[in-house]
Amino acid sequence: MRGHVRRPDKEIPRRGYRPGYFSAYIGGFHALNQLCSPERRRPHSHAFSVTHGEDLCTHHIRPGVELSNAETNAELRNEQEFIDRLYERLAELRSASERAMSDALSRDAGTFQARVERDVLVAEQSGLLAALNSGERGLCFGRLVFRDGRDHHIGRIGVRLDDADRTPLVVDWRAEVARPFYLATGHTPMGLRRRRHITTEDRRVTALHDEILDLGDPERTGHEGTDADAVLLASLDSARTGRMHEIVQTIQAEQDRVIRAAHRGVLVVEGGPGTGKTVVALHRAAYLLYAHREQLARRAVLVVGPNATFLRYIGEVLPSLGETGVLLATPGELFPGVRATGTDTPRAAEVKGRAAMATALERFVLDRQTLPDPAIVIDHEDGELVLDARIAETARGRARSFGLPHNLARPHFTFAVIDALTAQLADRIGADPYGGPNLLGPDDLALLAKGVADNPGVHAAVEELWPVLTPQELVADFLADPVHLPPEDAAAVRRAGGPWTVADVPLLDEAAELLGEDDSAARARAEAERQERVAYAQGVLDLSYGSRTQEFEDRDDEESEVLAAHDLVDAERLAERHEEADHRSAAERAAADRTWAFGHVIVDEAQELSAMAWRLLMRRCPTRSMTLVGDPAQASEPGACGSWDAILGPYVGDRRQLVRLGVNYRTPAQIMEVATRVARSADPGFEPPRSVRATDARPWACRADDLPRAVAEAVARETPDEGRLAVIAPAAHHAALAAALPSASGGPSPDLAAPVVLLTPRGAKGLEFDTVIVVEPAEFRTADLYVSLTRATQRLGVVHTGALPAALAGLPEPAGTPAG
Ligand SMILES: Nc1ncnc2c1ncn2[C@@H]1O[C@H](COP(=O)(O)OP(=O)(O)OP(=O)(O)O)[C@@H](O)[C@H]1O
Repeated sequence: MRGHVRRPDKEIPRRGYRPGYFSAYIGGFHALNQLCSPERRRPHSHAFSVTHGEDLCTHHIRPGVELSNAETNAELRNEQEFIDRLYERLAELRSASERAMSDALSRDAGTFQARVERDVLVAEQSGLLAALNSGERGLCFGRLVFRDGRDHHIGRIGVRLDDADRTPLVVDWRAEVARPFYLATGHTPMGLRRRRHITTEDRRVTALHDEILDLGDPERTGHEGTDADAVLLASLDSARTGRMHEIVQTIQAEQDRVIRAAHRGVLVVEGGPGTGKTVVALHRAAYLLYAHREQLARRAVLVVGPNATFLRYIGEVLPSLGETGVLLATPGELFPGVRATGTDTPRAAEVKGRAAMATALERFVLDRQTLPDPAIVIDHEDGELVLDARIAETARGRARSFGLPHNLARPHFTFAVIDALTAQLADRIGADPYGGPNLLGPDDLALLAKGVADNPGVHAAVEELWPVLTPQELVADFLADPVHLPPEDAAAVRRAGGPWTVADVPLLDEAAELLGEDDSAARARAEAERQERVAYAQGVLDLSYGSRTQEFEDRDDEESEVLAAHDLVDAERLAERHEEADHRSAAERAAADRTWAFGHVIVDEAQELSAMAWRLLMRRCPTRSMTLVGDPAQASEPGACGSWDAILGPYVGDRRQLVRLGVNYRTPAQIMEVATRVARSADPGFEPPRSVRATDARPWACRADDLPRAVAEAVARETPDEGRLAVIAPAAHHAALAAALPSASGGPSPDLAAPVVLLTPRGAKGLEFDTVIVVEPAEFRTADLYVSLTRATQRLGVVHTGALPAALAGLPEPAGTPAG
């Protein structure tokens, strides 16, 4: 049975807590105050008690003017009227944008210039529409009333009126003026008189929570009595949907500092499970795209996550914040044109991940620059040409001296060979029988050289001695015969054919770097096209300026044309933008371009990547503008780099900023205690993050003879009325479990929105569910077990046939019915 907490106009389901909702919130204000900053003490205005075990802290309230229900409701009505007006304005903006889009699409685009004009307009309007559409849900969630009289509503996107001053109706949460919403405290009010949380469902205002920050202000709204942290708690306690959602209404102070940290350099965000690393990293991407739009919209932001299921899980967060200029990719997707569908043994993955592979591949490339033995004899119209080891060695030395990648150095080898063979020919046919200087003049020599250069036999010989290689060919050949590795490592990675694996992708990228691509012809073509675009783009400027948009907030709140004509300052830049608009967005183009340099790179589960994977990622981000989030205690991939020093030392030394997040928003305290015992079994000094919540539902363990049947019974018993349940089991048990759980979604790409999902421990990384049932924990590696146990937001059970790991011994039997 679930309890309910009353809220004005709505009931928030309490989902299994004992009576006294706030008593379940560990440490109450103590916890939240600490989690944000020592000085972040939320002010309160009514007597209020928070208990935690023996703790009892009472917050006494300053006397205020008691308000009648009518006055309190009037406050709600005012906000409702504002929200109604806001949605009307959103609808106007959307229609205007749709009209502009369809006008642009129906233009005659028969000429190059017309296509440029159309593409610019369509690209602008589609970005605008995406942002407007994303604003639909929870468009406005806060309000700041400043002591100096300023009064701002805060929203997921900024919206302005169509008046002469373009008055802001709602300020984007990322604008500087919105910052006190996240940071102001009674101690440091940042000029605020009052902070209001506005809760809406669809377009209806359902609750207001006010905090008074100006202690001398006697004015009351009638909504101070409810605790503003209830908004956070309701969000944390709500049923999971199988998709991560944005948290703009409840970002905590320590998270805000990460989100808005300086853009340059490497920021490392470390924290235990559920500390918000992922969600904070995604909000940081949204913030950076807002604060540095000009630069990042063109260079795009890359977010790397551990697997495709995880990317689907987080995939709605940025679009819901109006941001689409982000490429989400797994490490296996970072080599365009290659799909990593194969699997490596843990040992093979570990060997392939070592930095030493780069040296082995480099030597393997040098092996492909060979010397003829015996000499190659080439038929030629003026007599035989003999390409011997001496000529090849001299040519090879010359080509290598340029320090270019293999394929780019090849023309130098070719020229040197042609020179040498031409000289050979000239010596033979131009020799002075009387011993004087060669009789051939420069024109004769040029003619001879042309003949040699045109000889297909010469080209065949060059191809044999210095072949053009593709990364795929090179790595496939290397894996078939892994030379330059110790024999036992070579045996681990040896493979003839078969699909590419995730661990192969950094090898392919390394090979591509070593080989280079001879793209001189393509580059010349691209430059000619660019010149043509620049010439025509000038004519588009006036048109684009005339169609500028004026709706969005920008970061300084004064000039707000984020997507407007001031971006298009000259024809050169417009041509660049057109290049992007021409076919695909920057993120799409980046996805197809191995050499793309991203404006910012965010790596989630960063502790899992190998040294070779880091080499690849660093190449994608030459500016080293990166955010890495991870938790060393959750490292489980073979070949993972381990420490931040090991990861970053080779690239930035110790020039990095490290931030630790210490509060677990996901896992209730009772479950975290169990997970901590597991982590301490491997590392006695392990310190877990502090959970902000507790539940009555005690973790349980159930010994079974018939494992699939026991799991099916547990699932039937524990599946929440709303929300999601995950069964996390070693892969070896999946077939039997899938048969016993016909409605469960499983396999390599499970549907996380299904009520029951069957996952491996690795597949569960980064995800979360209301209820988690861990199967046969004795077969898990410690780090995998720790990760699996910490996926639950409400309830945890363990089903096993054999002995339990010591850390789980002593868990009670499951109660017949869920506690509640
Ligand atoms: N300020 C917040 N307001 C509301 N929800 C939050 C807040 N911070 C974190 N959460 C929620 O807590 C949960 C855990 O967050 P997240 O997945 O980002 O943690 P994590 O540190 O990446 O965890 P893990 O390392 O275990 O994968 C998510 O549901 C997230 O939305």
